[in-house]
Amino acid sequence: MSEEAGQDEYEHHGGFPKYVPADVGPEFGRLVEALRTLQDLAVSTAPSPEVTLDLAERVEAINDVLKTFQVPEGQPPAGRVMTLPGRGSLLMLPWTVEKFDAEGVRSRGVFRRFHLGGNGAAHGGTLPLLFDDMFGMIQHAYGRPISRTAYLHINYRKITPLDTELVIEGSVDRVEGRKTFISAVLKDTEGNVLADCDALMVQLLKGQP
Ligand SMILES: CCCCCCCCCCCCCCCC(=O)SCCNC(=O)CCNC(=O)[C@H](O)C(C)(C)COP(=O)(O)OP(=O)(O)OC[C@H]1O[C@@H](n2cnc3c(N)ncnc32)[C@H](O)[C@@H]1OP(=O)(O)O
Repeated sequence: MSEEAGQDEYEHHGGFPKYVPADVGPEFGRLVEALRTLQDLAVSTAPSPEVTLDLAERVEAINDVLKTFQVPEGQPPAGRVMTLPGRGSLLMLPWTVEKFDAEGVRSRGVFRRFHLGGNGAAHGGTLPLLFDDMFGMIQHAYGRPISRTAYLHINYRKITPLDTELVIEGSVDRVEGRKTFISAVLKDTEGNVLADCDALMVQLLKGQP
């Protein structure tokens, strides 16, 4: 990744907190991966009522521990560890960034069982999440201030399979004042286009939410 990437002017970031990369040990990535596996299993298993009750109590006990460590937005490592799948965020697709500079961003990963929509394909709502987060990274890598997505237009070209390595790549098409026009393409490893998307991101004014 280029050193200049993302070195933009934070006073133009509206009401956003300043995000800086988080320094975490391997235990954090291990926890996030264990939680993702839990999500996979939560949507793909049918345990008995007794087992379900036992599991609910155990997960509630974990939540009680985590609640004591809550911090404000911008402070948890989730979303701020560039080397981890999904930057260590459970919300984001667990994909790994392999190119991040002003020329564009490329990321690779799989849709997992908990992304299932129907008949083995990824849920249609998970693709805009992948693209939107990608667009946030693209404009950050380009050096643009944090912006909000004004529109996002996605074309679903082919079924997006689960548990299959895929690649997403995109870049800034043009900048007009506060407006950044960005596009990206989702492909399989044979180069088949599964979806493409273009978006407008609008730079926030001072104090804009
Ligand atoms: C550790 C470090 C690692 C970090 C590494 C990763 C970094 C990762 C960063 C992630 C950063 C977060 C990224 C969040 C990205 C979301 O997903 S945000 C959530 C979804 N989006 C929203 O909620 C936005 C809601 N909408 C709004 O807030 C407002 O409508 C907007 C978009 C800010 C625009 O409102 P406004 O500021 O009043 O602007 P307005 O004057 O209406 O429009 C400005 C221009 O845009 C045009 N425009 C506005 N809307 C549209 C539209 N829908 N269609 C066409 N044109 C439009 C206008 O026509 C106008 O054009 P010009 O007349 O200037 O030519």
